[in-house]
Amino acid sequence: MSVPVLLVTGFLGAGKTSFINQLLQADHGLRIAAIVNDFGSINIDAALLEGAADGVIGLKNGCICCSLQGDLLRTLKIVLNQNPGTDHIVIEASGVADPAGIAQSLTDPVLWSQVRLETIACLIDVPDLAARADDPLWKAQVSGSDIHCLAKTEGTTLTELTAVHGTLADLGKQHVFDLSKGFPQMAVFHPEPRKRTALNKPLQDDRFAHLEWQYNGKIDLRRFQSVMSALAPDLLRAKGFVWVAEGSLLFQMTGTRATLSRAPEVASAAQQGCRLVLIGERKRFDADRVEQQLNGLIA
Ligand SMILES: Nc1nc2c(ncn2[C@@H]2O[C@H](COP(=O)(O)OP(=O)(O)OP(=O)(O)O)[C@@H](O)[C@H]2O)c(=O)[nH]1
Repeated sequence: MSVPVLLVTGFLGAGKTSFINQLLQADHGLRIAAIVNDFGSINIDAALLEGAADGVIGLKNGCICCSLQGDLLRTLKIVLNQNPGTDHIVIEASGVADPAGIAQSLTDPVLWSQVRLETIACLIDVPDLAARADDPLWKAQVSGSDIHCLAKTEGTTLTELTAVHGTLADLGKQHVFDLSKGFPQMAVFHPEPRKRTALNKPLQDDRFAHLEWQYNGKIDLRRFQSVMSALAPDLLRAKGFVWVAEGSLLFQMTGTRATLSRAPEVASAAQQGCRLVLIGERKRFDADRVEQQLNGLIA
C-alpha cells in the first residue's frame, strides 16, 4: 500500500510552516513525516518543525519545483526507509514554487507504488491577497491546488472574507477552509482517490533573489529592529534566528509585518548566533546593500 502525500503550497510567508505544525500536532494518531524545502541553504522551517514530526528532512539550496526534483525523489525514498511505519508524508514547497512541477515529479512511475500524491493544499495569506491576486505565480499555486486554507483572517471583515471567497470561486475553487474557525479534519486531506487531469507546464519564475546572513555572535536588538525597518520596503520575506542579550529570538517578516518571539526550544538548543534568510524581487532587492546593512550590526 503506498503512503499518501500532502503537498503544501502557498506564496512566501503565507503560513505553510504554521499550518504543517498544526497538522502534526492535531489529534489524529497518525505518524507523519515532513519534508520541507526552504529558499536558501539555511533551513529555518526544518528547525521550526523538528520535534513535531516523526521525521523532518530539509531540502536546501534550490526549489523542488525545478532544480531539486531529483533530490525530492531521493529524499522520499530515505523517508520511507528510515520511517517504515509512516502513515502520511507532508511536503512543504518553497513559497516561490509552482506545485505543478512537484506534482509532475511525484508521478514518477517507480515512486508511485510507494507514495501517491493525494492532496495539494494551498495556504492563502488573506491580508496579502490584494497585493497578490494578479501575480502569475500566486495564480499557479491557487489553480494547481485541490483545497485552500485561509490564514491570518483574524480581524478580517465579513465583506473582505466574502471577496476572498469570490476570488477563489472565480478561479473555480470551492473547498475553502478558514483556519481561524478550526483546523480541518484529517479526512479533508485524505479523500477518495482524486483524478488528476493533465498537469499544466510548471511556471518558472526567476524574479526572486535572496541573501543568507549568519553571524556567530550576539547582536543588539534595537539596532537589528532599526535595520530591518529600513530594509522592509524592499523585502518580500525575512525569517530566522537572532541571538541578542535577551536570548535566541525567532524573527518573522512577511511584507511589512514583523514579529519577534522566543525561539522554540528545539531550534534554540542548536542556536548560538544569528541565521537569517531575506528574500525580495530582484528589481528592488540589492543583496550587497542588504548584507552591508546587516554587517553593520557586528560591533
Ligand atoms: N496572525 C496569524 N499569523 C500567522 C498565521 N499563519 C502564519 N502566521 C504568521 O505568518 C508568518 C509566516 O508564517 P509561516 O508559517 O512561516 O509561513 P510560510 O508560508 O511557511 O513561509 P515561507 O516558508 O517563508 O514561505 C509567521 O510569523 C507566522 O506566525 C495565521 O493564521 N494568523
